[in-house]
Amino acid sequence: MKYTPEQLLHDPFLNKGTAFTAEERAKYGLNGLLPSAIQTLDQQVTQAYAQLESKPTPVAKRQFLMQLFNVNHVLFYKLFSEHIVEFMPIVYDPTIADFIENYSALFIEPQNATYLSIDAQDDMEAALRRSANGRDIRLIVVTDGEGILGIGDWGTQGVDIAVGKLMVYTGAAGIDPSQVLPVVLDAGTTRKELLEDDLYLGVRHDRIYGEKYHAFVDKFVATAEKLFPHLYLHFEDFGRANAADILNQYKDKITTFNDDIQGTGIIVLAGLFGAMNISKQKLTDQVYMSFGAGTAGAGITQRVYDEFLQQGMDPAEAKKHFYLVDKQGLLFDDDDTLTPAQKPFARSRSEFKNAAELTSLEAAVKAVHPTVLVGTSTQPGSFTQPIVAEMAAHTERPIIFPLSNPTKLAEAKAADLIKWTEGRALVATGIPAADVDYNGVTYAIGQANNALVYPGLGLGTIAATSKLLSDAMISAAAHSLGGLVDPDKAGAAVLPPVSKLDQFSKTVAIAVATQAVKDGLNEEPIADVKQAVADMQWSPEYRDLTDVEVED
Ligand SMILES: NC(=O)c1ccc[n+]([C@@H]2O[C@H](COP(=O)([O-])OP(=O)(O)OC[C@H]3O[C@@H](n4cnc5c(N)ncnc54)[C@H](O)[C@@H]3O)[C@@H](O)[C@H]2O)c1
Ligand SMILES: O=C(O)C[C@H](O)C(=O)O
Ligand SMILES: [Mn+2]
Repeated sequence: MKYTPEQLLHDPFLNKGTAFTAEERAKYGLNGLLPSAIQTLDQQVTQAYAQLESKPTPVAKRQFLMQLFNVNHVLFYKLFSEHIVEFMPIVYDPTIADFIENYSALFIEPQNATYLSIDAQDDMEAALRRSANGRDIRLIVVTDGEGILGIGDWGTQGVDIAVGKLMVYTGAAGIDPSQVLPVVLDAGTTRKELLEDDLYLGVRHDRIYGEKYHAFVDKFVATAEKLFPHLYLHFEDFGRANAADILNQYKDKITTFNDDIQGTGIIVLAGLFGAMNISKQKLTDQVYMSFGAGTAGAGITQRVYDEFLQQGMDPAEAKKHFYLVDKQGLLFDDDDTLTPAQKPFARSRSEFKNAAELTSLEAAVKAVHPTVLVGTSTQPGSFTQPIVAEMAAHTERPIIFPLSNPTKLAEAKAADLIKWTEGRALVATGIPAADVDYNGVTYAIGQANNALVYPGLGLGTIAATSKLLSDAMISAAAHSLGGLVDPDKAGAAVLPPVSKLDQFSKTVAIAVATQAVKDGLNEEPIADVKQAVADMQWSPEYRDLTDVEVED
């Protein structure tokens, strides 16, 4: 493609702004289109960072960063890579939730996303092709906006979760931003206030379910696979009624991944390994309770259960270690509202003398005495002091992960969990949590957010040219995160710190790619896995523009 000087300045993949060199300015007709000073990328980073710091709120910071992203990807990612701990909660969760809720009102720019409407499916192929604009797309994050974090259905406004997740892929694992595409499948919304909002930017009707919806998803998958044959297709924040079905439909056919089910399963299992390293206990001795057994809750349970089997326990024995609690209380097998993912873990009423009374988390904890309690319920504050105290009365090191996002939905605060258990709880949270000082010990709180693993998982799978994302690769990812925390240090976290995200994303990628090659899933020969992973990684540096043609 040929660019005019103006187009070059407004292409975020190529634009260097004030860092265009004198030669480039002369060659591409940029003299007079920029101030005359020539800056280095580092100078631009310093200047942009100072601007960022002057913004008063996380929302204002994110607005600034998105504008920067829209004009210059290299500068945005260079800044991100230098301030990863500070940027994660701004670019991604929790600030992204405020953006999704206010997406239409805040809209400035479509941010290279593809907006596919259930009402205009004939345009689908052209829309995807035009958005890609000739780029070799290797990674799509797609959402239908129905189950955004724990904040529910936001229709087309959910597109920002796809944009944000992709930014983390690049910031954490070095996925080339020119090889990705965020996509929203707009099938309407159940949220009345959006349908009544004049500003709402999505299709203005109730969410469509059933056959028509599935045909829409299927058409999207087929079209994306046709246009982009080396695609890793990441599904994000689909609703509980669809997420698992879509994954099961496609996981043995194409290279696909559901972050809420599989990514969250990996990070929680890795957190449990970390907890075991600290407590010196065995995973297969734990009694696991999931509070909020939806997409994430049931997905995590399945992953941990699979690990019990992998460690040699027989299925009937392993099942006895798992309890699901949802709105109705402890889940029993005579309940005809159970989802397919809940059914394998539902209990028999005959196991309990007081089964009819087990309709709350508190009653279930009293009856079961779990040693692990994972919250994916979207119910803020539901891990109350009495519940935590009851759990802690029956186990020396209660493992408690309140994972509901964003911040306002967390089942408990890390500081309370540490205090209520006199420092015995092993805690991880969904969003970043500050260290907790208690009785002279500083407790570091691990972040059990799938963002710690999905970038490396994707990088490894893509680098290996893997046909599928297999359970063995997923398991390899969970096992690879160990060894980065000193478990014997007082107050050690169960997971490695976000400050090392770029390093351990690479570790995860190598583990995953190694497994793919070991199982013969690679479509192309891979002589050296480490090299293949390194070759896939993009770094935020201004590239040579010799292959770019510019004409007046
Ligand atoms: N930390 C992470 O990496 C991570 C990953 C995925 C999801 N999550 C969080 O987990 C939460 C759930 O996400 P999801 O995708 O599984 O949603 P989902 O809607 O599929 O599941 C939520 C479940 O909670 C149940 N629930 C609702 N009210 C309840 C109550 N009062 N008591 C018990 N259960 C109740 C629902 O019935 C449902 O089964 C969200 O807040 C999300 O942000 C965190
Ligand atoms: O997006 C996140 O922060 C994690 C997770 O995918 C979620 O849905 O909460
Ligand atoms: Mn999610």
